[in-house]
Amino acid sequence: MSNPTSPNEASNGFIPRSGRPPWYTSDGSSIRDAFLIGIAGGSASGKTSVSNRIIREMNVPWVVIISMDSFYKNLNQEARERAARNEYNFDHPDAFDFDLLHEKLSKLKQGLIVDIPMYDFTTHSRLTTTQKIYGASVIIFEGIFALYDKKVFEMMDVRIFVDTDDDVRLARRLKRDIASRGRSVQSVLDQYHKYVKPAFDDYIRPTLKNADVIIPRGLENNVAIDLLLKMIKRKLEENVSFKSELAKLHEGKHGLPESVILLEQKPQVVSLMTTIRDKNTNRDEFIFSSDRMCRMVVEKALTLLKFHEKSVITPIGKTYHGFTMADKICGVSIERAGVAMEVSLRQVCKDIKIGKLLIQTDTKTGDPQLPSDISSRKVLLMDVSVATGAAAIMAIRVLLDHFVLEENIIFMCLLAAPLGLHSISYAFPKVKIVVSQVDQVLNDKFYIVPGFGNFANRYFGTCNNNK
Ligand SMILES: Nc1ncnc2c1ncn2[C@@H]1O[C@H](COP(=O)(O)OP(=O)(O)O)[C@@H](O)[C@H]1O
Ligand SMILES: Nc1ccn([C@@H]2O[C@H](COP(=O)(O)O)[C@@H](O)[C@H]2O)c(=O)n1
Repeated sequence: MSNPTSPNEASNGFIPRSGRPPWYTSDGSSIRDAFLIGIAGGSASGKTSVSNRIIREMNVPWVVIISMDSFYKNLNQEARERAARNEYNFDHPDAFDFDLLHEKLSKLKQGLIVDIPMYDFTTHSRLTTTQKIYGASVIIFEGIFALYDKKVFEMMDVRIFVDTDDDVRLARRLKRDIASRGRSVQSVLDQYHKYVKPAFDDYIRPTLKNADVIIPRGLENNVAIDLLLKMIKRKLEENVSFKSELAKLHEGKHGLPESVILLEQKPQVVSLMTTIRDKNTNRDEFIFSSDRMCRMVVEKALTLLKFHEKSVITPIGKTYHGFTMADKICGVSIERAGVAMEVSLRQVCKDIKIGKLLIQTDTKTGDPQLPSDISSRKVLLMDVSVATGAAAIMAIRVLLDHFVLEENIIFMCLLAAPLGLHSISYAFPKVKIVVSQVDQVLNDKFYIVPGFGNFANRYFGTCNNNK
């Protein structure tokens, strides 16, 4: 397992755990790989469309689609000129960098962070920017040669071939390549007859034998797609069932993990939380009470930091022996609701640097905006609530990938369910969690009960039904 190196690594022997595998089994002994689905088929057969449908229907966190296009070899000037004259065969296996593909998929399968190249069909070259992907729990890999290379397809948990007639594919390709890949009718037809069709017959169609499931006609074949979805769901349940893993983690656990610091339930705390939870609280009051509550959580989190002695001279010329904060700190909010906590953090820690993380549950995680020196700081990570703990775990993984030490992370939130707290502390026992209140129940939809509804909507006024 190779890790990206950190600037600290050589100097102080610290080896960063860069990207931990997505999930741990309930006894903590073995680590689960991500679930890899491969989708092959001819050009314009509907691979991307089927991938998107799977994502929509699956409803599990952190599914990513990786396209084979990202692994086209980077062409030199001479090859690019040939490509422009339609004299380069993009449908031959040699056009792809299978070693790079294997390396990236293996890392993703282990839950590691990867940089995926991005491809531009109009210039036939890779963009200078790459896309960062953080440990997904399900990876869909689609491309004409997805089931071609043994090392690659043997890694897959499900192998699919989308089998669509040649004439349908050509018609779709004409439309698509003219609309979005900068091609003319003539160039599409020339390329199709010269390279696309022969390569499909010689190299791509034969990979059908490596498939577990064949989907004739692609997306329009509802029967096949439904069967496929059922099969994937079943396999997922056996393999990376995120929800049941979490449930198992929580089984038989009483009380809160040691890493959790629950605010003392004084009337002051309870009354603020009562206002926040009340569906009849208007937006002004909601913001006011939330900001106050967040400040109390921040103040509690600051008690976990290091202070050193400092003496000052008072205005009447006397010496006072006190303390000043020793730790360098920064904040990181998990969008969207965590951003609401930034106001309070700034009120308590003047001029603090604050980064942002967008954790999405159904697609790629956005590029984080983090302070450049974050690895040398203690990080106050903010989100208003923890239900399953999934977003917090993902956010912590991103911080570790940026070489923040686990023990330097303090997670702050207003409301949490024990399941989520146990999950976070199980995955990252050194992360301290400061929380105002804990609700015991998570319902079937993984909402906290009684909860406080959609905090971000209520705080930012983005939904007027106050839910
Ligand atoms: N069942 C379908 N009916 C009509 N158009 C489709 C269908 N499936 C895909 N397409 C269209 O055909 C084109 C190619 O589909 P896509 O899923 O991108 O194929 P691939 O990824 O295999 O190249 C796209 O423009 C898509 O919108
Ligand atoms: N510079 C390039 C690279 C690839 N192609 C064509 O793309 C097809 C694969 O993409 P799909 O989305 O259709 O699977 C492949 O058939 C290549 O001919 C290209 O035209 N230019």
